[in-house]
Amino acid sequence: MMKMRSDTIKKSVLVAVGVIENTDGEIFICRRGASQHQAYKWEFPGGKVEAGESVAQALARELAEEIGIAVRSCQPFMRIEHDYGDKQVILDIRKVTAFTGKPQGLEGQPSRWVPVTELHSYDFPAANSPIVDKLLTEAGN
Ligand SMILES: Nc1nc2c([nH]c(=O)n2[C@H]2C[C@H](O)[C@@H](COP(=O)(O)OP(=O)(O)OP(=O)(O)O)O2)c(=O)[nH]1
Ligand SMILES: [Mg+2]
Repeated sequence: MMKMRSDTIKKSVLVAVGVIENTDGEIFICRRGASQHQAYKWEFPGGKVEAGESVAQALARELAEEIGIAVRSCQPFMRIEHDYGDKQVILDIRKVTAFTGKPQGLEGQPSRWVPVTELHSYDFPAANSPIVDKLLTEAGN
């Protein structure tokens, strides 16, 4: 088998990410744990797409597992490719516009509803900047 430098080809991880909005125009965010990649950063809940899953299926599974909601409706929002150096990710972000259940951090992670205009005061992973920008633009800011 041909050998190549480990940094020549990096395998990307596909991640399903949910921007969950309530009727007050607030967004639900969670804080990542100590042992996770991008530890302690705030995030939009979601996780890796597993083999055989669609992005929508992965998002529904992750949001049920992590915050206990059932997604009823979601739409594509944006897609972001980002190289962290130690890890390369493709974020497939969906806007969750209808769900049942009350979102809460089921894995012990801190979580909260935040007005769109306050998202910039949270420390998100670097890949997330375009998400926050687009939400602000949509909200007319
Ligand atoms: N969920 C989520 N992940 C993000 C965001 N921004 C960002 O760069 N990421 C990155 C961090 C991680 O490298 C990756 C998410 O993968 P993860 O490891 O948390 O996936 P997972 O929930 O399946 O967790 P695990 O089973 O591996 O513990 O995407 C975001 O807003 N939300
Ligand atoms: Mg996750």
